[in-house]
Amino acid sequence: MSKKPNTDNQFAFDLKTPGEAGKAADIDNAVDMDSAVDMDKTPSTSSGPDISLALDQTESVLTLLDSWQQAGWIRPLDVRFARLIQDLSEEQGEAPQPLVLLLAALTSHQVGRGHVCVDLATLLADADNTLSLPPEEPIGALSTQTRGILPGSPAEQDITKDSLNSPGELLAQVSTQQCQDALEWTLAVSDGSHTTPLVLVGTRLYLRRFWRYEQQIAAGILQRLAQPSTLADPSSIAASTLSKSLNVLFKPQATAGSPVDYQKLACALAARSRFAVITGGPGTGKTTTVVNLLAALQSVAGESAERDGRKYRIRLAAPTGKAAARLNESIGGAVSRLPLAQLPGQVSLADIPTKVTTLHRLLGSRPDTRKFRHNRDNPLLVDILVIDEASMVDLDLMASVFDALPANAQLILLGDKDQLASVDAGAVLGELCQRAPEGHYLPETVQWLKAITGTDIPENLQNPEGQPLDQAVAMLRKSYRFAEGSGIRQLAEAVNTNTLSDSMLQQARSAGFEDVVWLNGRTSKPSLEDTQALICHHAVSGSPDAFRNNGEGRRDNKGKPLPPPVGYRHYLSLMQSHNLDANSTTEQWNELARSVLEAFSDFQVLCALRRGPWGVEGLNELIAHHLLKQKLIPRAEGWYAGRPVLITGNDYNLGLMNGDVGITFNLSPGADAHANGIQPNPLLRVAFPSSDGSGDIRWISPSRLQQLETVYAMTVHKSQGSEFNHTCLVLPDRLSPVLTRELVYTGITRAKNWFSLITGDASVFSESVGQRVVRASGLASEARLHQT
Ligand SMILES: Nc1ncnc2c1ncn2[C@@H]1O[C@H](COP(=O)(O)OP(=O)(O)OP(=O)(O)O)[C@@H](O)[C@H]1O
Repeated sequence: MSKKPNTDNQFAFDLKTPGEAGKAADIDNAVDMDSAVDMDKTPSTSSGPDISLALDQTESVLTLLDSWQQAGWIRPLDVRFARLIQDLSEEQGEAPQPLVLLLAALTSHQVGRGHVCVDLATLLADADNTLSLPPEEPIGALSTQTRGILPGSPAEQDITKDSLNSPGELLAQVSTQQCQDALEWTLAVSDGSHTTPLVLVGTRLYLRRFWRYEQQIAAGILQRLAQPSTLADPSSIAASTLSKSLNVLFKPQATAGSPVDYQKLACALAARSRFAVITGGPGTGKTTTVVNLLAALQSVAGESAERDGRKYRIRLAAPTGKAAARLNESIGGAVSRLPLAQLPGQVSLADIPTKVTTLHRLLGSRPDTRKFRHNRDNPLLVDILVIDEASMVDLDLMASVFDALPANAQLILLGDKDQLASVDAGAVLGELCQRAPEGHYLPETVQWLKAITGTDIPENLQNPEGQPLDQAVAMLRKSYRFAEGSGIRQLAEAVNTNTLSDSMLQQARSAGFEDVVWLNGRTSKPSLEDTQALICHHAVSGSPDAFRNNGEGRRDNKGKPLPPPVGYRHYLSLMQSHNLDANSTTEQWNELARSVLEAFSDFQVLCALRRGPWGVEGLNELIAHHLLKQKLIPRAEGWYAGRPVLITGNDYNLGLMNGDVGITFNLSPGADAHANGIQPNPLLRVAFPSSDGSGDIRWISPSRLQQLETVYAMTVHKSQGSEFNHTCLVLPDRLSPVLTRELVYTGITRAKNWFSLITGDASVFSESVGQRVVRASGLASEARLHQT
């Protein structure tokens, strides 16, 4: 990219001296740093600029950005980033370009919304929609007073007026070329080869840090895809061991309708490559497949002459404590069922790990810094790393994984590509799996798979122009958890493919499915009062009577009888019925806590929003007050026995991770404490299950817990990585950008056996499915740069 020629310092941002290196770090961290810019420079006025002049004058743009910030449209951070660029440009003797400052603030705004970059063409085509401005809910939902603006002041009148110009109006006359020209002629922007705060690649504009993450990930993937494997030659000893192992691990499929065993194919593909992704919906056997894969790889290692029989060092990780605990639970059983004795290479149980750790713990997180203990200078001691629930891993964390992995270590990502993307910026798994449904397997991959697995790859999955990444991505296509007729499965599939039919909705409304019920689906516009009463009733009982046959007579996929659906009365009754007291042993309390925590996970209300009557805050309050009325809890506010809590931030001192769920117990209950609600001196402790699958319980005093919320209701975002026997999804009475297909799909697929739906307006369900989460990013194109 050409840079402005007539400047004193052509490489002004190519910072090389120690002092400047500090500034480079500032630039990298610009979106995080409150102190990066002198706050005194923020003008005190918010009077709107003349829109026609705004893009001609720096001050006009900055004033406009200030008024957007004061209206809660964008974050203070976004404005400070634009001002940082202004300062840096001026320091280099360059007049800051108004359009560049605007684009800088908008790029920062988009990162705050989960995007990795801004695509200029998409932005200019429909700026307000792309940026979601004006927002549904102003940032932080702060009152003008909280934002330091006096009621009635000119500033307040300014920001509350409807006429605040939107980015769409401002950018209406601007072309992509004009944006690119302005950006290319500014020292604050480069193609990444200089240390500039913004990076422009084609039409994608990045904050430098995120561009760097994307580069790191793409390079880590491409480097691994390019590494030769001894398995690539079907006549090698390694390949023949792999083939033998897979034939032991995967028996020929009995089902005539599905001659392709996608689990076996996934194992073969993932074994061959130093980077692989296995994606699949709920119950498609991701865990089962990865356990078989690890056994097959250890088998290959055991027979390998070069490795001298040494087995691989394998680590298993998940992004949250909850997801790690869930994999811990399922993996132990799958490993114990492995036919190890029949495998070549003398594989023993000790060779297959069953302990799953969180990614933060694995990488060695440290307080007050996002830098991990393990990095390229101190890499992980690992040959194979498996990350489950990879859809929850954001770009920043994934870049840290690649940074900490030795160059020849194998990385295997597992997850459901259709789930909601990570809360923070990026949609790494979704992007890498964009082409997974169509396979795109090259002729050599097809031949190799035939040689190793004996399987003929369906023609619709072949593509002579497939790309290297395609050859390392496998999709599991058959659900083993849900029977063909399962409503949860059918509904999830229809949501995912946007093919919800009237007859399916009708079935959901009328208990036509045995496992799904839309509780108020017959009422198109129920009153808020009626819906709240329904939510309360359902939260207590689980409404088994609303399901077909009162939820009785069902069996799981192994033929075990399934108990009917329950609500929160289930775990609260268990809490009330015990007779433990201050003299009981720790083990007795632990046992009670284990069973109560398990009972709690039998039901969960999920919702889309945070605020308002349909949000997590309103629903928690509503449900708590109803449980109090029913005498199931002694109070509805503060700390009390029975209060379930969700940890909302990592606390390394306590060993608690974002997403951990605990339940409050009174360790010195009075005889009839619950019944009359009077607790003279309750000894309250919150019980958390340990995330290592050991079944241990950690008892923590409420006063030590910092970031938490009550969790009768949980957002769908927070529920990722968890599963509940019975899940109730509550959707609000009107559509908002938060309500998307991915959100509804993720909500439905949190249900293991029972799913119930409550809507504030019947049309919102289908309308939500029509909306998609699209995150701007360049990873998919970066990761496919080179053909093998
Ligand atoms: N090939 C198979 N044949 C029969 N049953 C299977 C097969 N693969 C998996 N299962 C069973 O299906 C269920 C789900 O499998 P598994 O837990 O491996 O799926 P998953 O995709 O990891 O699930 P989740 O969506 O919970 O992450 C388990 O009970 C497992 O034993």
